[in-house]
Amino acid sequence: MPATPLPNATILGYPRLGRRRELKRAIESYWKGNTSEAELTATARELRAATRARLVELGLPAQGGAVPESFSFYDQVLDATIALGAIPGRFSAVTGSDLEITFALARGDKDHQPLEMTKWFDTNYHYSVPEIDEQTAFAANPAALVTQLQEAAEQGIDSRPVLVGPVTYLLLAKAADGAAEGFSPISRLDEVVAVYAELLQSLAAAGAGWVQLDEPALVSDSLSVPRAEVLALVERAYAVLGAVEPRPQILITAPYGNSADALTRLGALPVEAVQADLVRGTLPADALASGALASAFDGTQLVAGVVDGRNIWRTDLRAAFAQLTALTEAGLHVVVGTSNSLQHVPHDVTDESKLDARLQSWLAFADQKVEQVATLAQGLTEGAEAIEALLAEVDRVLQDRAAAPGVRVSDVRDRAASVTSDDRNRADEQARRDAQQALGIPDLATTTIGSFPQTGEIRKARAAFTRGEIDQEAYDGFLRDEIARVIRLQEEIGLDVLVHGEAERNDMVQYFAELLDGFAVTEHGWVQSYGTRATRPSILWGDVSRPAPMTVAWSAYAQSLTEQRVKGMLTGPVTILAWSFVRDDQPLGDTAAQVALALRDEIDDLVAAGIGIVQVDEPALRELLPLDADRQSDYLDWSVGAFRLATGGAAPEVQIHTHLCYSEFGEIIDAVDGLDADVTSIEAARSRMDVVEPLGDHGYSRGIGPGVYDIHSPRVPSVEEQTELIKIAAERIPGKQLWVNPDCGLKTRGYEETVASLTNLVQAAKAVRGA
Ligand code: MET
Ligand SMILES: [Zn+2]
Repeated sequence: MPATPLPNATILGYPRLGRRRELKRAIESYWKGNTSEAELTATARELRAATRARLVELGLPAQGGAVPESFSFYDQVLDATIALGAIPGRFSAVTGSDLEITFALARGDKDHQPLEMTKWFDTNYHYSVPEIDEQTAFAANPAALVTQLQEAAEQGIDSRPVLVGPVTYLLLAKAADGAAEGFSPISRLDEVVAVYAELLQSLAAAGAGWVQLDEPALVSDSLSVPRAEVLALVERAYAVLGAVEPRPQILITAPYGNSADALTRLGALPVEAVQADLVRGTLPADALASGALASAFDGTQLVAGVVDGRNIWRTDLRAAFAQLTALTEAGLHVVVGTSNSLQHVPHDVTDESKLDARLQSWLAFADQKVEQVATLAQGLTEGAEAIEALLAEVDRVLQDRAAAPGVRVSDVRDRAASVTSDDRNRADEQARRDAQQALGIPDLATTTIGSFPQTGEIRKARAAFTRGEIDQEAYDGFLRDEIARVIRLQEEIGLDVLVHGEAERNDMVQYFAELLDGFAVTEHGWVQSYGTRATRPSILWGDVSRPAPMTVAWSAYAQSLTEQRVKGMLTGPVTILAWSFVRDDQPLGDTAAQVALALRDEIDDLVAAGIGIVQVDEPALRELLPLDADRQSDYLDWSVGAFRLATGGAAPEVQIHTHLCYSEFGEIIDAVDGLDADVTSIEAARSRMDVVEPLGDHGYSRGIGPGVYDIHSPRVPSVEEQTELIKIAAERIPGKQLWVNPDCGLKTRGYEETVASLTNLVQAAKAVRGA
């Protein structure tokens, strides 16, 4: 055991925006200039104090480092950039407080593009990508870490500062634009480790007993270096950090996946605790049985991440307790923990007043998960009898859930069971191409991705409807007018394939979740997506079916207004799952097939209503790809299979589109091909059509629409600029296959720039057609 062991209950992190998103409001008010930096930092301090107090109230010991510092003004990777002084050279003119620099990096300003944002491992959280080159100057800046520690001490809490670890930090960084060809940020590991060493010394001087360094790179096969090499880098870094004097005791975490193959070596590092995700991951069975694991962990605590930090279900406490007991009996010094930071789940299920009470009893949000950790720890300390009543209660809850109406619906299951491979196969490509001639679509056809700007007016009408201030009829009338306006506008602009604009959708997943059986939505279940942005994932709790058509009335109405083709618009099964909380009692592939069948019926109904083109969006296809290479092919099988099941009933003359923004394309190009969509639109403008090369090499034979208009900013791309991009694409892709469209939907844009940009887009397509 370490000299001053970690108490036997901890979590890796906690939601950061506040129970009612107080931090979001405070930051956005500061951005607008309505409050001062002093006011914002005061609000942040209060929120941190409230969080620590809450964690202690929920059962984490106040002393000994069990309470993690779970705060960030924007993003934890960006916090590490600030703590390392690793400000990219292109921001060198930016001065001010750490807070001002943080926001300048995160959001950019008139002279600076912001840091790029990308997905944090396989979650729906986005981090700000560090930019490193040969010149990046590192200098320890422990200010924020020390401040938080001192605040905690004033509150009587001995907390544990948290920082992204050096190996993960550099592996998530990208080479800055000016770096030499072939430069890789990880080549600067030794220098960065030296700065971490200084940070550790400062923390020790400020009285820190423990520090947590997050190294999720340990579980990923999707990084620039192979996983075995990541482990070697971790060993190199922590050999140095372990030798720093004085320093706090170190907890290394390996969340989001399986660290089994690394664990014996991690246990042997000169650190005092190592966390393993035991929800996604396992323990090395042989090393456990032989005692090799226990001897590697002789002086090291194992934080056993048995409580799932990714889902919202009550943990099977009896099973978790049995696992923990087995570990203790195998000679390990066990601390009960979560699989990962609770930043990915909402605060508190008891805040939900409108959820069905029975469903609510099955759920655990962050606060409930902390309580579960505390309960399990109590059992380890006091013996099983001490927690038997709680274990029995969970047994009852789980039995209730398994048998509750709606969880297993025989009609839904029978239908899914009778699916055959024919249901996933459409007519062959050539037959479809021939049949789709009747659609009369020109070469270089222009279209959009689906949504038009969600104006303040639309949001106001929706809010008024939700509050009961306007009735269904008035709301539907409003939406119909909106559709009519959007159709006219597209006709004026001269687009070839039109959309209805998605004004009726609060969100591309929640809209469907509200209309499908098997889902519930929450009131306060917000989860941070990036910075101050949060989403409210729906809860998929039961077998999924479609009680009634969901989009047909809107699409059919739009089609009735125009001679042009209107594209129906659906969210695909994988994306619906990726952006919801999913059930944990059956394989995800089974759940995906149920969603797919519901969408399949929707496509049938759309086609029957006269819609000849249907787009099924799968922007999350890449995001759910498991970090662990061993699990990737199974994932691609069921995810591609679900898309094909959704679309496989479409007759040859029906044109199926899909859309895949954010996809790092190369990696999943075979899967995209496997979707067998007639047309695929993808994000490409920012990368200046990087994707067309792999597509050309791949010999991709169906329609493809690489985006020519970057919709992430209000900037209006000129005719010349878009012409240029279309030409680049046209060099590799025949005009017959090429579509012209923006990168993604337009819902976050304003009308003025949208109209100007789309007008230019149509001009650009004409210019290239004429050339
Ligand atoms: C994140 S992908 C968005 C696709 C959707 N059809 C839209 O246009 O908004
Ligand atoms: Zn998109």
